[in-house]
Amino acid sequence: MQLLVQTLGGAVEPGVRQEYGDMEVEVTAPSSALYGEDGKRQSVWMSHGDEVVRLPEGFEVVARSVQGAIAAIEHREKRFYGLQYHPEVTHSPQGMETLRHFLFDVCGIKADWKMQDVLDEEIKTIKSMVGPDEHVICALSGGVDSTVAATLVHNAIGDRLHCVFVDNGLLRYKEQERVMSTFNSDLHLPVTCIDASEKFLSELKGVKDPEMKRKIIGREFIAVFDEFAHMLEKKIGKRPEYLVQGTLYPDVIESCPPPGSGRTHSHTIKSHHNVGGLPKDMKLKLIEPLKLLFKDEVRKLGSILNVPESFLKRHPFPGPGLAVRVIGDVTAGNALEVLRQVDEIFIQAIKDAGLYDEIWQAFAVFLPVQTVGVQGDQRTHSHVVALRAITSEDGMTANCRVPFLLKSCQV
Ligand SMILES: Nc1ncnc2c1ncn2[C@@H]1O[C@H](COP(=O)(O)OP(=O)(O)OP(=O)(O)O)[C@@H](O)[C@H]1O
Repeated sequence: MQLLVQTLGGAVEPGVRQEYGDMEVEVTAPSSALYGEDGKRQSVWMSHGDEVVRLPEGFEVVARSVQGAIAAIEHREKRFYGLQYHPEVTHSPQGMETLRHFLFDVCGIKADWKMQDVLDEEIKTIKSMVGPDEHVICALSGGVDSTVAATLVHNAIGDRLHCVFVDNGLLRYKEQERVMSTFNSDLHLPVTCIDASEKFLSELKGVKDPEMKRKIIGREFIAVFDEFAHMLEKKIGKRPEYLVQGTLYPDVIESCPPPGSGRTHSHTIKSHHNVGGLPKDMKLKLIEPLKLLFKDEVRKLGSILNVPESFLKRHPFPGPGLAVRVIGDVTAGNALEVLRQVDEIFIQAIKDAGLYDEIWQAFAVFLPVQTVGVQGDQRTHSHVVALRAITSEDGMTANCRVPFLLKSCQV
């Protein structure tokens, strides 16, 4: 909406009433094609600091927030529409209805998009991209995304796909053993495990800035994949040219604009190691079949591909692992060890309480402060961790679950 207004001669300014999160909006022009017969007052998800203060010629206000900010506009004759809020997220309960009105009533398109078509299209693209005797590496983390991506690419090129799982020293308690044994028992794809923990941890020594950590981790991952390509070249006589990653659309959105691009229209939330953290001189060419999908869509695609539930239901775990869950230097003291144990106890308690599938993601964070406590009869002055658990549909918006309701979480 802001781009539309700015481009067509209206004005957008830093807002006096910045609106974030749940907000009620009042539909002031109920005859608008955007809302049809839908409720005059609806709850929506806002996330804006700037606001529209003057409309371009021919536009009218269709909805306002209860605070008075312009929330929806239209130009009836030209059929231009703009929304200030996010109709696409589940926190805007009637948002899908509004999008339906726009797509079907205003644009006149048909609802014929199917997940199976995405699969067919991606398999076709990969087959045409990768020559008949070329080999491909897949970076497999044990998470939903890379497992679905690997299965999809395996469908397209079969045994010319070579999966690699990297132990970067930042994994959770017994993660390497657990992931490798589930790959063997449930996935039936050959996976090579490379232990690069020493290198990752020595590169991260003394680094406190999370962006810097992500860039180092992105660079080190690629170095391991290059080394793996070299190993394969010696074994099969041909160097793999492509790297499959389970990159999702939110990774791309949050990493934009690409670092160093000089573009300023959107903020970099964080440089995902697999997008904004990639080195500039990377040789491997990327295959990212899930790049335009959200997590809930990837789970649907995974079930079409018969990926086992044990993978599809896993909580997301970031590639940079515990490095981004330790605030500060990840190599200092016993931060990683403490965090591993806390995470294990927390996740186990969530499982014991039967809440694992209901919660979208749960994790512990190691804070760079110490506090006073009592253990036995003695004073302690020790680490503090934060526990967080959220529910979400697609990872774009979330609600916080209160973890201390867990009865069995005893340390
Ligand atoms: N330990 C790892 N070994 C090999 N590749 C990895 C590893 N961690 C991450 N990757 C690669 O980086 C990509 C992005 O990682 P990210 O953590 O965002 O997602 P994910 O691990 O695939 O899935 P999820 O978010 O569901 O845990 C992965 O899809 C995978 O291709």
